[in-house]
Amino acid sequence: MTMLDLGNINVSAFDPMPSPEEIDARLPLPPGAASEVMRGREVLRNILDRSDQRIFVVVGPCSIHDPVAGIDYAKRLKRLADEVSDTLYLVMRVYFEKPRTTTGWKGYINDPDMDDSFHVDQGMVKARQFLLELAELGLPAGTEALDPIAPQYLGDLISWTAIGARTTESQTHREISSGLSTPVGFKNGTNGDIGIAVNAIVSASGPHSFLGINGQGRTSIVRTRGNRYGHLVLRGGDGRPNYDTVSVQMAEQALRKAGLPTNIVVDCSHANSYKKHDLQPLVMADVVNQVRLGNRSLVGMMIESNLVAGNQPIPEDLSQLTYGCSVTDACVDWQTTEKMIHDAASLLHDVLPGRTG
Ligand SMILES: O=C[C@H](O)[C@H](O)COP(=O)(O)O
Ligand SMILES: C=C(OP(=O)(O)O)C(=O)O
Repeated sequence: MTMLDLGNINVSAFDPMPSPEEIDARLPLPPGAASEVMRGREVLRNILDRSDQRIFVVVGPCSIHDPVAGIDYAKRLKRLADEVSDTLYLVMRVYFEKPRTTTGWKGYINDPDMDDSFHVDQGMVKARQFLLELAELGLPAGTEALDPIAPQYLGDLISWTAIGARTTESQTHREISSGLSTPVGFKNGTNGDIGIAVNAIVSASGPHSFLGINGQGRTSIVRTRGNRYGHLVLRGGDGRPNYDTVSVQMAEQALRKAGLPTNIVVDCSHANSYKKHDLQPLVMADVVNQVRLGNRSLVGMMIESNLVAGNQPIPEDLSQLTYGCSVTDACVDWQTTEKMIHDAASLLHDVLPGRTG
């Protein structure tokens, strides 16, 4: 038994992955699509800097499991985004990695066949293919960074990144955030603690050196510059919402005390809707009203949305899946999404000076 074997008693196999450069060589980012990704990042930075007075909305499925339905959704969202672009900037939620409270399907990269076969190599290729199609549509993508090396495979295709409630306190996720090329929204903890997210924004704003991989897939010391576009995402916690006026004001105070810009996004789902998808419109309406009453810290929102409302378990026979319905958190359907976005845009149109960047 070698020294390494002694360190891998509970590892059953090491299956090689293609390197980021190998997958990129098969699925390169075309110049036009690259411009769309960079434009998305620039708009979001301008919104966070307030040189663009719009509000951004990260909207889309809790998770992507069916690329056909995902692109179907994306084409509808692109049309909707163009309709409201003077007031709202829409970013599609494209979540390929799912953090679980205990166990469950961990997303399209981890198990693209949804049968515990865990063909991560195929999942990464399929995820990149999906994001390339989205970029070609001219729709910015927002995703959660969960696996610390996944950004080396997909990072050139992402315009907004979330660090989830379960990983905001993780030093590893603060380190990778300090090197990401996008603005990063840090969710408050599942217990409602916003302090860990404020700490994460501070931590990620500075440079870090840590173990990671480079484009060739070689273990490397990753040295980052720091990311000044970290911001807070209120998603509720400890079984209760935190999007109310008082909670938002407390979040503003916490950010100011840390010397940070008061940039706050409200996730209309998760604990803010008690994980009941049909409560999301009420959350959004309340946030829109706070903006109408003069709050300028609320710069964004998130909606868990799909073609069909609710969610479904993953069946043994995948042909039994309902098209366009989430296999993770329950989502509002497309018709509800359209109404939420149009209502918000019309209520905010006279309040926000609109696109200026
Ligand atoms: O958005 C997704 C879920 O909130 C998260 O993955 C946790 O889901 P779970 O509690 O069912 O594991
Ligand atoms: C997992 C998610 O949220 P949270 O980290 O807030 O639970 C999500 O937005 O898909």
